[in-house]
Amino acid sequence: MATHQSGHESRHSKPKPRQVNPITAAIQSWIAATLPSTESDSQNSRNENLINSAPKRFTIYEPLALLPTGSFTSETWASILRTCDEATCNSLWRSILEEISKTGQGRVTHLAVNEGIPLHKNGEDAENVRRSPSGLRMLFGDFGSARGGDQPTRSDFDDAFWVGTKQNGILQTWAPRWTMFSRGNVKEKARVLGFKRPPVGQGDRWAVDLYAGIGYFVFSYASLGMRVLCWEINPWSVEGLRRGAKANKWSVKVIQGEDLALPMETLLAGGERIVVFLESNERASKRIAEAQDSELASNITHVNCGFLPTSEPVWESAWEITRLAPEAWLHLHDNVGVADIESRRAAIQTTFAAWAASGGGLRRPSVEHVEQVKTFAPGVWHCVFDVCITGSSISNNGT
Ligand SMILES: C[S@@+](CC[C@H](N)C(=O)[O-])C[C@H]1O[C@@H](n2cnc3c(N)ncnc32)[C@H](O)[C@@H]1O
Repeated sequence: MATHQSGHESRHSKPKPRQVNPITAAIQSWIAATLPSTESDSQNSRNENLINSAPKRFTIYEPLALLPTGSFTSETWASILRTCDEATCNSLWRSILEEISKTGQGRVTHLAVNEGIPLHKNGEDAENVRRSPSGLRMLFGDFGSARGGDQPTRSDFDDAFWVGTKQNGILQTWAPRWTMFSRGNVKEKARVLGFKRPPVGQGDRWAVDLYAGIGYFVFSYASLGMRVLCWEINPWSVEGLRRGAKANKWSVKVIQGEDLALPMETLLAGGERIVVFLESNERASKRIAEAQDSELASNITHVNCGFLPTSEPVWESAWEITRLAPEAWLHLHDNVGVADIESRRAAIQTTFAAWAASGGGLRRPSVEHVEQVKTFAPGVWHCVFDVCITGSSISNNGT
């Protein structure tokens, strides 16, 4: 279970004996054991500065403790850490892990700093489309080899460091060296869990996730009883998704390599709850059209388009793949300035209305709801635009 702590008591809890923040406690004993003490004013103020500028918050994704951006980079910390040898630094990190483990929120053996997910990797022009966490600053513990980044083998997967968390009762797992994880999406996942469950006995209901990651939203749809088709280009995320699906006891199939050339009818014949294609979502609409020719995946009731700053490149595919569903919902993730949310909603409505008109006007799209998930930057919201499409008549029994 992921836990997040600031070291402050809740306003409503009974007064308890004041507890020292575990990171502060670790630093205090490390200073006492490591740094020469002469009781001079300048050393006292340096030590105070070390404690004040150290992080107080952490998130546990067992067995990893993740510290916030910028941790241990203040001038005082940078100069102390520069002069410490590896063993002395390690004794600090170990002491922090021990103190965090003592809080009873989970046993942690690895320590890292979350330096965010750069849109471009160092010095590279190309966009970091996989949203790889190249900013992860690994302080302590074996995070697995740097080998196998782009084309990992089964043994790279077996040797990697995996962490897990449970959100809304659903397990998720990932290798933090290779795959991002956004804790802030927990609210949106919970909202998805509140969508209508498919009625029993009326054929399969399907969901599609065009940016599956490690299954953040895929698992919400699976737990609602839908079959899910998903696309993801990062093999590390696909492996996390596969492991997570198994941990939640859902059948899962990964389609990759030569199998990508097999007919959709063959690929979907096993009836797995989750089928993930390790390839670009640019191929999704063609594949789904092929499946629908075989009367499979006709009733796609939800399509998740979860890419920021915008998922616009896949909106037309999402429109096309739902053409046989009597009622479909598209969930379009988009970063929007707070003052522009209404005009963005209107622009999305116009785009979909134009597609509807060019298809004969039978399907009726409507932007029914805008969910403001979290602030992405000052004045910018991560929004999800829910587009409801009605008016199609399903051509078969919905399977
Ligand atoms: C921001 S993560 C989204 C994961 C999850 N849906 C979420 O919202 O938290 C975006 C994911 O899309 C994947 N991705 C980017 N471009 C893609 C493409 N063309 N086809 C399939 N997956 C893609 C990346 O590898 C990454 O795992």
